[in-house]
Amino acid sequence: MIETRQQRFTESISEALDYQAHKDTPQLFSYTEKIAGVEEINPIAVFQYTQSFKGSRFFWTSPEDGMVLIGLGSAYQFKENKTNGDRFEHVHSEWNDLLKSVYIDNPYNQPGTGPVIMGGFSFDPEESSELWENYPSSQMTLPEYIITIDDSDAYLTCHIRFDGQVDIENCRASFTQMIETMKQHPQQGSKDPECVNQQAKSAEEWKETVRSATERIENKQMNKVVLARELRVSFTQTIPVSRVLENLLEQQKQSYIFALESGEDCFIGATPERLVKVENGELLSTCLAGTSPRGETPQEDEVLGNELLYDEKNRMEHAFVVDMIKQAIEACSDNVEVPESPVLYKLRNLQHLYTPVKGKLREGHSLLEVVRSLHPTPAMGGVPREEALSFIKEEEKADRGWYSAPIGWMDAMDNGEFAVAIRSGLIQKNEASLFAGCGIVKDSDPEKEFQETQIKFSPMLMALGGLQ
Ligand SMILES: C=C(O[C@@H]1C=C(C(=O)O)C=C[C@H]1O)C(=O)O
Ligand SMILES: [Mg+2]
Repeated sequence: MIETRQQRFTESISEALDYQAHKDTPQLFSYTEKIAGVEEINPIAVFQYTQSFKGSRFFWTSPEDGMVLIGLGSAYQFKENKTNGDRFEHVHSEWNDLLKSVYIDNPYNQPGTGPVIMGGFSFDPEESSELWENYPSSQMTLPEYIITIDDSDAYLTCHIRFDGQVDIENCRASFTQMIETMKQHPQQGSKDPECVNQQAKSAEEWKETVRSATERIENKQMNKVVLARELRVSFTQTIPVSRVLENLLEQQKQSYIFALESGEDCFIGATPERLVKVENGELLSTCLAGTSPRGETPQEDEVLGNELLYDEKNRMEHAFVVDMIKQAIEACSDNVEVPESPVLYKLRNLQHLYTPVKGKLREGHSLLEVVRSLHPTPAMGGVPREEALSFIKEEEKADRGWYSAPIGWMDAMDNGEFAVAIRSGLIQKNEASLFAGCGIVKDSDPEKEFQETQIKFSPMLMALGGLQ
């Protein structure tokens, strides 16, 4: 088994080198292998034992199919700041160009294996701030190593650039070493650091902004706008990212758990909100808006859930999202299916109104094109989009950065998934900047909306150990 594995790698990279010798494009080798013993692989341990890649790691799990994707290092990166054009289209066309020069050895037809780019985008490409200086308006990375785990199998993909001297033996040894690393046991015992301070901008000021939003809505200048606020939390020591990830995985089973390191920083979260997923041409998007707390008892929880389901204000917040997403998906898909009414989506700390949108992506349309047309949906921006976005720009006073923006991955077989990065925070040494927002409509009550943002901070606060 070991013999054949080593042989396959060596033969494949030798063939790729021969092939590339006749071309003059950027030269990349992409090699995938199925790894035996998926049950021995612990994603947190992988994170703990790959410190040498710290600063360029990507972690992703999806609640629905349990898929885990871990990207380590960077073999190639698409990165842009302050775009004067279409950042989604740029990534799409550069990715397709790059793929022409990649020698791919991937015998598996498994989404998320082979060449995969991972990363995300900022909420507003025209905004930049010191807080988010390590997170440009778009950043998608082709990692050196990719670990892909589904419920039955694990795969390891590596990417090697051919621009320097390539030592085949060395490459093969590193690949084998990475397989060993994947099977490490997690280290136990690291404690949550102690929270020493929580600081937010004045609650009154934020509620005042909500009031001016409802006034504009009453004056028919807009219908809905999403307003966010920031909570900065400080700890006694450097925040251990793998510990926070571990907590999120354990506590937020109905959410995507993601982390993206960039330089010294880590953007991390547990979002329930899918933007769009495409697998073998099948498209899935999600409308999520309208919120209520969970009850203390099953009875109370049911009462709160039913109130949410039939509450006019929340249904209105939700309907704006459904209308827009349905329209955007119909523009690029056939057989679009949208249920008549929402159902409840229950999370550990809160519950939402949820409507799935399904379709078949039409030939000639790409995942990133769908991301481009959806972002920001009225669950993050508002209606009409332009009015809401300029209100946010002028009045919100939170540095959104990558919060409430698309984060995810795409492979070379046109599969991929992007989530909306909410319930999230930016970790910088011993500080975390958390963000939470909510949809303001005609009947919004500033105090209730403020309380709603409070509960939306709890998943991250809990995982950081800052919620007693
Ligand atoms: C903006 C956030 O959440 C969004 C707003 C919601 C609402 O106002 O009801 C619900 C889900 C999300 O679409 C957030 O969590 O920060
Ligand atoms: Mg709401």
